[in-house]
Amino acid sequence: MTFATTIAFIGGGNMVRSLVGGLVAQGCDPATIRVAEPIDPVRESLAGDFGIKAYPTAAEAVEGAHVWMFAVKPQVMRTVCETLAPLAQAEKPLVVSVAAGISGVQIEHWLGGGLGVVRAMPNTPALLGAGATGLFANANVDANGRAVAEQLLASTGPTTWIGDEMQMDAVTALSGSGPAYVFLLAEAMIAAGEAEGLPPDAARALALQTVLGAARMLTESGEAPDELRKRVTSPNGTTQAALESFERDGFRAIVARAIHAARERGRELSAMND
Ligand SMILES: NC(=O)C1=CN([C@@H]2O[C@H](COP(=O)(O)OP(=O)(O)OC[C@H]3O[C@@H](n4cnc5c(N)ncnc54)[C@H](O)[C@@H]3O)[C@@H](O)[C@H]2O)C=CC1
Ligand SMILES: O=C(O)[C@@H]1CCC=N1
Repeated sequence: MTFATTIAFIGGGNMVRSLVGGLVAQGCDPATIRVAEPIDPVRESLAGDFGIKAYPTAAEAVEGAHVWMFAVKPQVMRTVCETLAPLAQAEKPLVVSVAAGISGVQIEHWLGGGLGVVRAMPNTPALLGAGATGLFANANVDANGRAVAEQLLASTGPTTWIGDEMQMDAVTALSGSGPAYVFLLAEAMIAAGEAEGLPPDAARALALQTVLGAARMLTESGEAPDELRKRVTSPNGTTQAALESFERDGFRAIVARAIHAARERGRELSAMND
């Protein structure tokens, strides 16, 4: 897959490494990708690993680019946008932002108004083309802008358009942060396996393959998660003992509270950066 569109990423951190890696792996021409990243080794490693153009400042990277993809921390979005506002008004790019909690209204206002802004919430499995992305477009984004944003993110995995921007904090809490929840579960399973006497290497290999196999069954079998769970659970067997322990300890409520905390943090980030 190739893009005629030139895209400039502003920020070259973890998320951009995943996005650029996903794009290049899908056949996007590295010559159409630019990154602005002030930290020398981070910038040089992105340029070296992917063959893209990398610049120390955002102004250099965005000039003439069709899409400006903001991927700096939410706390610096305002300053970065306001610095680029005169250039944005001159060039009228399609703006895409992955910053958690920062609204399209805020971004458009900081950039001087009158711009199409797409909020995208990807996640780090984008690096493997296995990402999940929620997208929201403001009223200034036309059908072509939506198609460009969708094509950009779709090369890193499936995309889902969200009709109500208020729901983007829930998307962030579920799928944006979600890989970390699975990684935490894997860490806990490995530690528990070791605590039960397994050698560390064996605990790790068995836990990781179990997560992979379960994820594939969830996505490839067409069966609902509860049905797959029931098939593992022999009456009065070992799984039932574990699941009853999870339920007694409030596993579902723990997950719900964690995702709620993430959503609330998204709202706080929006309010504190207004
Ligand atoms: N890490 C993740 O899984 C996800 C992150 N996001 C969002 O992506 C954004 C970036 O997150 P990460 O990549 O994890 O953070 P990060 O801290 O790894 O990357 C941010 C990068 O921006 C650079 N930067 C700072 N000021 C800059 C400027 N003025 N111009 C250009 N670059 C500048 C920093 O040097 C840093 O390398 C955040 O807004 C976050 O909410 C969204 C979805 C998932
Ligand atoms: O932790 C964060 O704030 C970002 C947004 C989603 C994943 N990482």
